[in-house]
Amino acid sequence: MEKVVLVTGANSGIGLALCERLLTEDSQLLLCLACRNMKRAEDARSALLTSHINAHIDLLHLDVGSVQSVLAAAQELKARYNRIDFLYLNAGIMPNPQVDVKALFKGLFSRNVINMFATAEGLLTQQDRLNSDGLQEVFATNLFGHFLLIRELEPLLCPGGQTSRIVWTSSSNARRSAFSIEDIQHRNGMEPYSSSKYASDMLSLALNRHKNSQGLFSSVICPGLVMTNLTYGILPSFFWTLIMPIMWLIRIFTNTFTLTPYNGAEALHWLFVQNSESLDPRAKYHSLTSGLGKNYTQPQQMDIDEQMSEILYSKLLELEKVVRKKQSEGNVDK
Ligand SMILES: NC(=O)C1=CN([C@@H]2O[C@H](COP(=O)(O)OP(=O)(O)OC[C@H]3O[C@@H](n4cnc5c(N)ncnc54)[C@H](OP(=O)(O)O)[C@@H]3O)[C@@H](O)[C@H]2O)C=CC1
Ligand SMILES: CC(C)CCC[C@@H](C)[C@H]1CC[C@H]2C3=C(CC[C@]12C)[C@@]1(C)CCC(=O)C[C@@H]1CC3
Repeated sequence: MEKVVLVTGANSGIGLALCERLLTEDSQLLLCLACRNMKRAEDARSALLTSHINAHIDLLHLDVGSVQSVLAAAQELKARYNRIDFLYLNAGIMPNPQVDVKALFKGLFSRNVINMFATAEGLLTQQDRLNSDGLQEVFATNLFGHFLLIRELEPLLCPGGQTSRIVWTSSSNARRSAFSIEDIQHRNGMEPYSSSKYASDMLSLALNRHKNSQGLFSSVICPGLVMTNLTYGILPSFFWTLIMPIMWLIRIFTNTFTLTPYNGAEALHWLFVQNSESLDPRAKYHSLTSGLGKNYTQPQQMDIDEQMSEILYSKLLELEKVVRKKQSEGNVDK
């Protein structure tokens, strides 16, 4: 039986590279590209079909940052498929990023330099805003939209005793200190990206606790530092061109500079070929590239408080009720 795989944010960067790698791994795959921009989705589909002529590739309109779009996309998926084997939750944003140049130069001459390059700790802030659902945009896109999608797709995930898998594209930038359980949307702070990624790590753990017995398994990965639209948005393009040789040089000394989307998708691909029984719910699976360019995946234990992950899960369920109520009231008003 062919596997049904859905990838969010599949039209560029790591998501697109993952699709390419999955089709190379399994040509029988039924791959669904879930994207917010259908023109870009079409282009991605055409690009994939040039190297995989007979591939079965579906498109789905999905804006994970919009409650209404997530609900409509889930309805469409339930009409199209009777199960989903792999749900790759990869779409993500980092709006209005700011690099603290002073901290960068200070870090360059400190003993923390390797960690700084691997995690961007203390270097990056973002400016977030409210979306049309009244939610913080980064939280809504990187976490809550995906949570709602999982909730909606429960009937397609592990039906009839089969197992299904969820894989989150998290980040080394996920940091406990950026997250507050009192402010899960990160309304008051300058690190919404870091907060949303830490929340996805916690949610994955909570999902495993609640859903493993039903055959649903969740994992998180970190792709390393990859040159994509997201990273190109952090610094002006001339700066990237200028420092690119330095980036390739740094790569010799740190295995976290995976740099290409193909390399960054290593852990996502690796998880596709693993058995669910071998997975560690507390591990984050890192895509790494050696100085000689060899790709490999390494699990690292996450710094997560079980109790806090449980509270986050309850808060997300509460918020789900609120947005569903708002949505149904909105539909009645129309
Ligand atoms: N690049 C890196 O170094 C790292 C990236 N990551 C994570 O990897 C993931 C992929 O990012 P990356 O490939 O780097 O960057 P890209 O910007 O290339 O890819 C992001 C993808 O997400 C899609 N997307 C964004 N917002 C939405 C939305 N509201 N609804 C649906 N799709 C959306 C984008 O679509 P569109 O083209 O329409 O914008 C795009 O396809 C993200 O979750 C990111 O946080 C994690 C660690 C490091
Ligand atoms: C060569 C240097 C003089 C300049 C590069 C410094 C920074 C721009 C980068 C150092 C660590 C990077 C990093 C990310 C973005 C670019 C850096 C801050 C990410 C935050 C990108 C998105 C992620 O999810 C994690 C990355 C961690 C490392």
